[in-house]
Amino acid sequence: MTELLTAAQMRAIEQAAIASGEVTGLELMERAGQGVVEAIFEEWPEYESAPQSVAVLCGPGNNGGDGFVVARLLAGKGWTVKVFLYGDPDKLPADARTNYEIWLADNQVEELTERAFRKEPYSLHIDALFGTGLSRPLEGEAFNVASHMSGRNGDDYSDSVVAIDAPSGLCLDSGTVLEEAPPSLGHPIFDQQGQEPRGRKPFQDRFAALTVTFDSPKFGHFVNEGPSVCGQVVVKDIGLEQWRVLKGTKPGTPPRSLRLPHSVLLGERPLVKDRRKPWISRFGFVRCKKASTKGHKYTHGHALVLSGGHGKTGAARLAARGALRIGAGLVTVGAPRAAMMENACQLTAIMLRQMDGADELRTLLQDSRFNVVCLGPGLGLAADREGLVLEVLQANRATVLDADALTQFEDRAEALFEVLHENCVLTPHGGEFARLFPDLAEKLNAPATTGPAYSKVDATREAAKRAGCVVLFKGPDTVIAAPNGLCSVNSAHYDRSAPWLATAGSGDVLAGFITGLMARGLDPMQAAETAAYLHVECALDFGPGLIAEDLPEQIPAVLRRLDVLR
Ligand SMILES: NC(=O)C1=CN([C@@H]2O[C@H](COP(=O)(O)OP(=O)(O)OC[C@H]3O[C@@H](n4cnc5c(N)ncnc54)[C@H](OP(=O)(O)O)[C@@H]3O)[C@@H](O)[C@H]2O)[C@@H](O)CC1
Ligand SMILES: [K+]
Repeated sequence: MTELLTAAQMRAIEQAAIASGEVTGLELMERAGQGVVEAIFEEWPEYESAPQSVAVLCGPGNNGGDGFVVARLLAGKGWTVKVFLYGDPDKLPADARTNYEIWLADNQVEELTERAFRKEPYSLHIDALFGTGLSRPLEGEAFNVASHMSGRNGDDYSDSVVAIDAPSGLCLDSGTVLEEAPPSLGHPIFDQQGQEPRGRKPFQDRFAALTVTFDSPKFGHFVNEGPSVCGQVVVKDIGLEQWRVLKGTKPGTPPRSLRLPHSVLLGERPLVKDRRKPWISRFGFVRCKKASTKGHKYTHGHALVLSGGHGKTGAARLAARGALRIGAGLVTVGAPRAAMMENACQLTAIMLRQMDGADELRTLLQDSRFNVVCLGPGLGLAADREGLVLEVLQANRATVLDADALTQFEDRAEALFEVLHENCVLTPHGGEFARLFPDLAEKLNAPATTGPAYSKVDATREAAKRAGCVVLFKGPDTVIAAPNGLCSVNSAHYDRSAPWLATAGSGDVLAGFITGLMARGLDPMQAAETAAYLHVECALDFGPGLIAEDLPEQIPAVLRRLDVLR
């Protein structure tokens, strides 16, 4: 299982380890530096036998301390090493200071200025300015040099930048690049246009080729701008496992300093193959395998997907197809009279029932075999649609609310929250999220001027708590949270990058996948996590050229490959 940590959780784990007396901060710093050097040679194996020139940029904290270790280790391998320090050496924390002095015994340290930095070319640049301790935007020479390295000032060194823990400037909790409060809107480089209506344009420049972090990835590597700026992320073990597991972040055993509930990163391919890993049962895969031995269509539930009106029926059919493919026993599309013919012409394995208005829906739901309802895709925003949503929620079934079922409650979200129950999943994209949770969206879009900044993870957790049900906040960094704070990130970045998944109707299929899994008996969190994960796997297997219709059709091959949900 891959746990995602906040900077505070990482610090608490480190402190627990040091307090145990079994390891010192200096030893951890040495291991961190060794991890960085290892990662460099894994990335550039040709450098092992051909020492290079390197600039190591050290900051005023322990991130800088790691930099001094890297400098020493590379110099020991014959590299030509130039060390720059940003900040007052007298104020370095103890371990960083020790490594600074060790370096200084035989070498020199130059004050970091853009001018000094630009004097010579280097094969590699180590960004050890700031890591988990970043508390405000970069300023002065640190800003100038970081901007210079990442190409924001014209040149672009990012192919040769190795960032320790984070590219400096990136907040590791929120995945946001911290910035000064804007004189107008957004970061200065975007101000010229002055056209951003709210918030600012996200950074898409890559700041580093490689980011080496320790023990566990942090949220910021996977959400918001993190994946754009980090290059690729390598996690190096520095021997903190036992403090993480025993004292750490498992539900039920958090020390006081680790208040956040357990959070995981979905989608580690190698782990999926190992069915003994405990997190797989959290996904429900194990449970489904057992159920399947004596399962048939009636034990895999019956999903009802509500269709929009004439000419707006495709989205519901996509969701229905997704639900059926992922294993719901039966799927019925409920359509208004005017849309019956259109649906009938295009449905075969999926059943069709006429359903006009809330009264007929109530009658339909008297059939208790409908164990899950999905509504929203293509539903429309006519006044009577709200009645359908309320009817379904009052029927107290497992319910997936997407698209128009959410937009319907813009400016009146409280009316929805009152009737939502714990067996619901909301699947908003950014716009729908802002309609239901305008204050949270506002916080999320505000320029991040101090760290740790408010994140998509914070927003989704707050939303789930407020709604009283699971919220799946879509995006390439999908965040899924339950009202009790459990949280997962399904990242479609790095080796799971699938930009072609952003295609019309792909969200409708995702709603269908969740619906199908809930029909099969998975609880809302399990269903949302598993569906989000499989959705990306389908896109990865299919590849570019994908359209939404392809996603459900890819499910059999994905399930076969992963050997799950039999
Ligand atoms: N945890 C672990 O297990 C391990 C951690 N290790 C390493 O330690 C790193 C964390 O170290 P850290 O806590 O000292 O934080 P770091 O990022 O170096 O900076 C803090 C300093 O910067 C300052 N400062 C902040 N923002 C600023 C700005 N914009 N401009 C100017 N100054 C700014 C801040 O000042 P303050 O906010 O207090 O005013 C403070 O002085 C971590 O990323 C990893 O690399 C490994 O060695 C071993 C295992
Ligand atoms: K750094």
